[in-house]
Amino acid sequence: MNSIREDALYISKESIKAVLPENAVISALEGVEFEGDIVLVAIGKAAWRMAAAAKETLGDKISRGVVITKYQHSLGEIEGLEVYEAGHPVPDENTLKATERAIKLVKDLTEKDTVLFLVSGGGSALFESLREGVTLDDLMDITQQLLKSGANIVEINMVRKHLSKVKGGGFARLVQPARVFSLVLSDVLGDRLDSIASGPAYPDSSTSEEALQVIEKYGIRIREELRNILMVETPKSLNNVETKIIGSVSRVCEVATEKAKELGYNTMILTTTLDCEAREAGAFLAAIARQIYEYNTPLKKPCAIILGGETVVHVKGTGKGGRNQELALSAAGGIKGLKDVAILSIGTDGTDGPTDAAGGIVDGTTVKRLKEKGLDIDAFLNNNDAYHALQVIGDLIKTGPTGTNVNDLLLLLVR
Ligand SMILES: Nc1ncnc2c1ncn2[C@@H]1O[C@H](COP(=O)(O)OP(=O)(O)O)[C@@H](O)[C@H]1O
Ligand SMILES: O=C(O)[C@@H](CO)OP(=O)(O)O
Ligand SMILES: [Mg+2]
Repeated sequence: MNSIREDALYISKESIKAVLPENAVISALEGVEFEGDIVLVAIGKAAWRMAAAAKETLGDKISRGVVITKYQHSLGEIEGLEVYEAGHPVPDENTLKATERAIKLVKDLTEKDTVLFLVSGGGSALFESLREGVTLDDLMDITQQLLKSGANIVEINMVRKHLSKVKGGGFARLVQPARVFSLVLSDVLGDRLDSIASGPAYPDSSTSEEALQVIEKYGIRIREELRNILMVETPKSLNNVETKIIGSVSRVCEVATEKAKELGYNTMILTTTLDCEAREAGAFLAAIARQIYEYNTPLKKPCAIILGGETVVHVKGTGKGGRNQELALSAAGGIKGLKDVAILSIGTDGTDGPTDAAGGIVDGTTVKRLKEKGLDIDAFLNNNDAYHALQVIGDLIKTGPTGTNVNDLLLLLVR
């Protein structure tokens, strides 16, 4: 019989494999009629796989295109398309250059033509053309501050949209009079289309006022001049876009349920919209684990509790980690000594925070194994250094970039 850790790792691996975007792109394009030129623009961490699938389906009907993904996320050349890599989560020079190229390709299209726009999370950092008066240094600095502030992605993107020419519907406006046919892989809770990759081809529901409120709420330092630039509104309606969501965290949770059932676990999807502080989620999951362990409720053992979402971290320390690693490490204390309990937390994109790990997996022996090395969980948590704690004891999960991006998957297994 496999260990409980092996089961958890198996379920997460198979679930992520099932939500790779190829099949979803192919079936979304089935039966769609395109009249004139098709220009492909793919952005985000899943851009390469989405573009390759579209190219396979439509072949030469795609006249040209640009793929912009994160460093190490391209799997090579795609015939007839230009493939670029750029900075994420903080944009860089290559972000601007590649976006410039995409804009050039969609200029001068007619109302008969279509931009096939393939969108996945990560697009905010990878696709950018700045408003007059905003510099790349401004954007890098503001992005860095926002990422550490504890602001959620919807809030972060309200600010990014109001500094940009392509976010918040701006790209669709640039493409006019051509139409935009957009396939979206969602990595935002509630599948908010104007937040995923900052919605370049979706009417923006956020306002300048709200962007400024985010700046105030989280104490983000910006140049005075930028306040006026933020006050220019994004498009609130667009008449040239059609959008389909082709994957989300709900789907990965459903697959995890199927896989866990196959292994004999009773299952429950507890939520697909987890959005609290990572370490609170970890402590809470540990409490549920103890409940099941002691009282066999709310599910009977063997059981798998499945969650999806995206927690936040107020990064105050100087250590290395990500929200999934921090969540896992903070859960370890609460399940100390329990046999056959495992808690796993993983980013489906394969990278958690600025690290080479996808997440972490802990069990009832994690605390003991750390103690044997003379290490104390709290010290690591206080320094936001979950990576190094989990690394020493082999509790990191490393997958490499997966080619998809549908938020985070959490598993609690008890048997
Ligand atoms: N040392 C750290 N410990 C925990 N979380 C961190 C640390 N450094 C950065 N983070 C978190 O990682 C987030 C970025 O993670 P990333 O996996 O790139 O996000 P996404 O998958 O949503 O693009 C930041 O918003 C920040 O909250
Ligand atoms: O691009 C973005 O705005 C977000 C959400 O879609 O993705 P990520 O958190 O992966 O950077
Ligand atoms: Mg995210």
